[in-house]
Amino acid sequence: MKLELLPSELTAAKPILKQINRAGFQAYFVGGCVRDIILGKPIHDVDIASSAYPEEIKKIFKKTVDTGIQHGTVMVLDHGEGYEITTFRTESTYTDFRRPDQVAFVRSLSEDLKRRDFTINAFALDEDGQVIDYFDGLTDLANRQIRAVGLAKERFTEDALRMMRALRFAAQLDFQIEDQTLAALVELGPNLAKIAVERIRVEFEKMLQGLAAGSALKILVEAGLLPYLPGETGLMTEADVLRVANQLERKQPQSEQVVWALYLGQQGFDGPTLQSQLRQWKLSKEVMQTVLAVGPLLANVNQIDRWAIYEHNAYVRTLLETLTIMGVDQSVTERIQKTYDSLPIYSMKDLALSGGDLIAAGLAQPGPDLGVVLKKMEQAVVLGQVDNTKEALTTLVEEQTYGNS
Ligand SMILES: Nc1ccn([C@@H]2O[C@H](COP(=O)(O)OP(=O)(O)OP(=O)(O)O)[C@@H](O)[C@H]2O)c(=O)n1
Ligand SMILES: [Mg+2]
Repeated sequence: MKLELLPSELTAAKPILKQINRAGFQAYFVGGCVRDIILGKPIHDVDIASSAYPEEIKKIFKKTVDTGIQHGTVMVLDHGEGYEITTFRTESTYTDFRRPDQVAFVRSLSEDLKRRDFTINAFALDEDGQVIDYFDGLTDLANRQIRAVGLAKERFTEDALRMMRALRFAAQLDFQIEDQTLAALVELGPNLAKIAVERIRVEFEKMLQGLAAGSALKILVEAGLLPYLPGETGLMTEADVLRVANQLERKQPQSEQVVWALYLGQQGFDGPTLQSQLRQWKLSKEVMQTVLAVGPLLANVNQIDRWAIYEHNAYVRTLLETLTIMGVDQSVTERIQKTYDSLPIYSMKDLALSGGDLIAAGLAQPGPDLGVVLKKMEQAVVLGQVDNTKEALTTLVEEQTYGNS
């Protein structure tokens, strides 16, 4: 297969391949970018593989940075762009089913490609746009399937994360997982327990944001992988996860917050349990905060009144998107949106009468009382009992202070 039209990212990087070729070495585009071009999808990163060793690459180019020299990767700087060039390699020593702790550089492209995870990720593309496909990846693309390069058991033993990657690509591309690859995944699933949480999380999030997330999540459950994911074993039942799977199919959550609100937030865990689950997945502070705020509302939609919407207004987008994916009645989300839009203030800072104003007017003393007065004003304004104007608020506080109602 020859690609006539390359996306601009690759056209811009072509001179790099040419320069390496002219110096007497081979160089190819490899990995996900070739797969995505063939599929006509936008590409994320341009990876280049070469027969040249890192020291040789550094002699060919003026500006380079050692970004991962021990793995054979050098970054070449060209017209303000950085291109990672990795020497062809095989991975020699594997301990603990994680990534290898040693790599061996080789001069042969096929040696490099055959240690890659899936046939659709094992293409190479030369400077003329010729696709090199040693493992029938083009057939797998046409048949829409994820198939390991060579023996799936070997690929998954080299790096157990690849099992999550299989599910992630199946979800993103809406592909099936080929039988032998799936069988190996079922057999070696327990090795996932040895993989760093952060690496699993990245693949899991991409999977749940994929088009066919629901099908992939079902396969994950059927393959018996659930106990080997981060989080406390047994807290999330298969039924809980399958419910999420049904909600998610073809929905593609737009943010990580929504992913986690759906996956963990809606399960009705109490606060400390939810927090502990979020921690075990090593989520960012931002995601944790959002899910902790939104979770209790998802578990009880009737509880989402005007005050709750005000208090959680920073999370309303996540709340609405999550509820929509959960399939709650449209009248509920419409009501929340309307209420949110109609809020007279979005925080205490928006009150027309500030703490400073209250003190200056002699209506409150600095200290805890001031907080109480501000809270009363906030509630009255949010619930529409008083206008958010200096005059109306002054009257409200005076009435309450002097008790003349
Ligand atoms: N555990 C892994 C990770 C990566 N790879 C190889 O390294 C390439 C680049 O890896 P990565 O960027 O993680 O994946 P992509 O396939 O490029 O997917 P994405 O588009 O999400 O970056 C993959 O295509 C694959 O050939 C692999 O064999 N095994
Ligand atoms: Mg990539």
